[in-house]
Amino acid sequence: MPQARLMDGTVLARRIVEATAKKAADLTDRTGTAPCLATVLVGEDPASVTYVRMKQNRCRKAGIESRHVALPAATTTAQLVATLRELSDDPTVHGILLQHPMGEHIDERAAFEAIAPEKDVDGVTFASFATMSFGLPGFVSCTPGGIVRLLDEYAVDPAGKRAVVVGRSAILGKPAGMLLLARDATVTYCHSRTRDLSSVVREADIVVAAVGRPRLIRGEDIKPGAVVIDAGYNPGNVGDVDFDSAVERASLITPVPGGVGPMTIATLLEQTVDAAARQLGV
Ligand SMILES: Nc1nc2c(c(=O)[nH]1)N[C@@H](CN(C=O)c1ccc(C(=O)N[C@@H](CCC(=O)O)C(=O)O)cc1)CN2
Repeated sequence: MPQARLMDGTVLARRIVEATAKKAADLTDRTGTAPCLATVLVGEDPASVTYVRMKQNRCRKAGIESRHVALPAATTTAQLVATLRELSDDPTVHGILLQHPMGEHIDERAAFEAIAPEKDVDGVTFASFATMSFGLPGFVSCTPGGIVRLLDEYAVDPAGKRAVVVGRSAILGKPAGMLLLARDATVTYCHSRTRDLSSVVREADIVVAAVGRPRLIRGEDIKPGAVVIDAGYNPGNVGDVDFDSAVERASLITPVPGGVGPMTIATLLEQTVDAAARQLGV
């Protein structure tokens, strides 16, 4: 059986981070100010703690400062909104990342909208969603933005292709579909109410699995030759795609780990430096 080629997010992300580090150093030399990302975490979910730490470590290596705000799990929406507004008004902070998920009692949309659009380097506000959807310049959601970069890198042009996005979350599925639509793909969203998921996925030239259900998408669901993007984050670094069976059918596939994960952080760093450059007038 032919095996799919791997889409290597680690290598591409490294290249993006190296270029971003050079831009950060140049910006710091010219303005005397290093780009600064504020990370905000509500509660102590172990996976979120790890992701935020990874982001801070990569920032440090790329010459980006990070300022962390750790809030207790019992933080209310009003308190979180107040914190995000303060960071939005703080001229020493250029980008804001609110780690997701943040607890069911929190109004996630109210929190995201408290981030100033010019500091929305994670691409979570309505303003960013609108520019993303119209293919206009602006900040993209980091994982979807990373997915599109990977498609470009492997010369996959979505135009005219059938793309099936499994999942409709605000930070992943919805923006991924809009970015593909902006590139002229014919996009179908699947979700918990979709009937006969397998038969819909089997129509896809490009599958984006972004639902958070370990190995939900299996090889038999993949059209031979399709491009398979696994954006699932599940405990134990398991994706939403059953890699061993899907690799036999796809033409290109992202691994987990080493696929879209590293691209998420590379996009965040790149957008933070871009935001800082704009705010510092460079
Ligand atoms: N505000 C946000 N919240 C969340 C996002 C996001 O983009 N913005 N995405 C996910 C989790 N996430 C970042 O927050 C994330 C997950 C995984 C990785 C990653 O690089 N994973 C590596 C493996 C890491 C390891 O070895 O443990 C990989 O896939 O190779 C980066 C970012 C949910 N929340």
